[in-house]
Amino acid sequence: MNGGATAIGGRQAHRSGHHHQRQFSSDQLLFDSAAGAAAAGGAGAGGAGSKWLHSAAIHHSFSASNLPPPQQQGEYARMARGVQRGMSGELLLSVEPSTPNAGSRSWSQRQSEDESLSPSQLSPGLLDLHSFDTELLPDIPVPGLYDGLQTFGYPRARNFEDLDPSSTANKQIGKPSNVPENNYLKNLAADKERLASVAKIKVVVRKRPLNKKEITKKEEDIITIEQNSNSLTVHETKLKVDLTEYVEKHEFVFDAVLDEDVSNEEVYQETVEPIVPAIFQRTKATCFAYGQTGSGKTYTMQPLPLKASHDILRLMHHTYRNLGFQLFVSFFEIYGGKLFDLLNDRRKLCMREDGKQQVCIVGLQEYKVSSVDTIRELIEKGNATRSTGTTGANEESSRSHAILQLAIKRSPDGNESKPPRIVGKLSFIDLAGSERGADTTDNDKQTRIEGAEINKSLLALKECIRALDNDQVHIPFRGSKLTEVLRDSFIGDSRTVMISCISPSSGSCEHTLNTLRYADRVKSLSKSNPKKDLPPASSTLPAVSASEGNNGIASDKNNFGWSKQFVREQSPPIYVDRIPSGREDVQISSMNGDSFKEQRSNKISTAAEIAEVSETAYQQRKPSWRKGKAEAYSASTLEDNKQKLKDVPDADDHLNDLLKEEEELVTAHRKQVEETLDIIREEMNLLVEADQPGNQLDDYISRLSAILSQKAAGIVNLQARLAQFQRRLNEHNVLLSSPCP
Ligand SMILES: Nc1ncnc2c1ncn2[C@@H]1O[C@H](COP(=O)(O)OP(=O)(O)OP(=O)(O)O)[C@@H](O)[C@H]1O
Repeated sequence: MNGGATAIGGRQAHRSGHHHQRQFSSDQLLFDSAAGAAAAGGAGAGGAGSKWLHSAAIHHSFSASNLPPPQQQGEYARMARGVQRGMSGELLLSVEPSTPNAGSRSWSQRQSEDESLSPSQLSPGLLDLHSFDTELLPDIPVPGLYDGLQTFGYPRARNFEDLDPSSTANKQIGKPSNVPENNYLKNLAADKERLASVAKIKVVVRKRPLNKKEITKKEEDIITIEQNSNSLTVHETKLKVDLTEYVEKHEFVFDAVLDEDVSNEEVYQETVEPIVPAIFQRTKATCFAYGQTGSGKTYTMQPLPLKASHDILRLMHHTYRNLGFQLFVSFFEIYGGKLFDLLNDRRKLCMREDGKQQVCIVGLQEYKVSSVDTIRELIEKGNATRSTGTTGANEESSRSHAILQLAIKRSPDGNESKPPRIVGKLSFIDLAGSERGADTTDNDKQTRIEGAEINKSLLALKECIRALDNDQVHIPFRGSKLTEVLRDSFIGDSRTVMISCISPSSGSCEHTLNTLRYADRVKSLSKSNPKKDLPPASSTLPAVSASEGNNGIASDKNNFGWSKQFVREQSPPIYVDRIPSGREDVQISSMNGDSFKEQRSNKISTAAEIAEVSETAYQQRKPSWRKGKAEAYSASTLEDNKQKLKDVPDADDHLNDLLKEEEELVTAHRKQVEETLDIIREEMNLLVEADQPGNQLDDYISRLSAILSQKAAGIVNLQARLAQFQRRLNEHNVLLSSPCP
């Protein structure tokens, strides 16, 4: 079954040679090329209503008979990963020979036949995702997905301890007879190093193609992505007061930017594949998609768990064969702040915290699985149960956050009679459409509640990611149900991949910019924000809007996007020069106070945007202590600045205080929003009552008066806090800028 491999090819090949295929993903191509296998496999794509599976076409017809001969396995594994991969999967999915071919058995048949679903192996009613201490595992070499040539070059260890390089007693057993010991240890070290090089946070953007509706409405594709670059440009059409059009360009830089012709397979390679081996090494990894409704989150997320399961099972059945690793799947959703088990008839779940502040999801079913087909069926089942609704943009819109978890467990000492303990976990989150949180026009109460929860989740998620990457002791899990549930994914050794999905159409420009700004925040919050992503030092500053001024360049920003390095300098203004003729592109021009005011009134609406304008301007103007270089911001100057910051006495302390105060402001703001929602609910009840015949006017007046006072008090409190924080920011500027020449 090599057709799939030919169809997909490497990313470059795919782009250049298969443009006619760009409307749909390689999974669908795989479907075509592997049609025979698909038909024979019969497990079927998801039916109507199943959002995660309809295009995920890993059709495995696997049995002992079609496993490759041992001498070819390394080669196949190499083909399975990275650039050369793209086979339809059946060849590579090496399951335990005892696993029967799923064939066309139905779900119920499978359930009774497949040992992986035997009821005795379901998790107990009370599943504590966290109380199972992560087993203290030795460092394990994970050659499988890094280097196909090495994949099977390692010995098949006879027991788990064989893989413990620190165990001298076992070294001889684990060491391949034909590999010198120092090579073996070198490989171990290299593997560990590779794991360490997988970024803690990776932000990837994926653009989907224009859909039929958008084409019919003659909407334009306003996103340009240069081939093989990690930046994209949004061309926003704007109107001047005299109603002439102009185009404003917004450029963003991310870890990876995926064009509309990039297949789901390539998305997997770019995002999840590198972190799969890490979950055998005690890592909790999370991959989530973010974006407006209809931007392709589900389309993107849907195939990832299957592809990951495929790789996990391959590692389990080859590299870690006989080591007692087990794979468990659970699938649940958070809807309106409540949890529902998608694999157990949407049974309501509750979250509890034990004495050790470990979060437990009471009643969540976990299934022990040993084949991708079984996982596919479980996901299909879960998707059919998921809450969806219709939005203007997407007929089958996700109204909930769906969380699918693949957990690797192992019984202590490999003794299966003991309850298995969690080793690592990979969580996939298909978030509800991001714009729902902001939808205040909807009169439907349920939708408003959904929106509030979604908004809260997205903010909380960003803050947790930030805290996580900064190794903060306090991680604000409690910000939302989503972050509480994911609590254990934010502690210890963790990896996060965020895929921002964007629509290319002009009609979605505002949502697209919001999505990209959120992604930019997440990226810029990252301590590991790679300076290698910087544009060459000599490049001119791209034409950007004020709000995107940094292009992800400054590496060390807080969650409002102001840079720790830059707060010391009073920032000069900047403006965007408008070119009055038709649809011409806007370029950043020289600075001018009046234009800055105009820019502010037209464009800048948030503290973050103001801060970023300042930052861009700062970069352009070359602050006095940053002498000599006229080029755009560079890695070396960043280091210089950091050094200078360190040289300032107590600067770190002040920064930390400031960051803490910012955190408190955000928390107070969130609380105020929640209280406001409660007040609005009360107000609506009051209005309903007011409409009832015979209502008491006195009562109405006194209650309305109390509500308004409460509202006003909330706003005044928050304003006071904000003013205090602004004062502190100013003080900080003075404090930091004074020692700099
Ligand atoms: N990269 C892509 N290539 C081809 N079609 C795509 C792509 N991304 C999305 N689509 C199509 O666009 C439509 C909407 O996608 P999808 O349901 O994944 O959006 P979503 O972001 O999950 O929306 P919601 O938040 O409302 O659930 C679907 O019909 C999907 O098949």
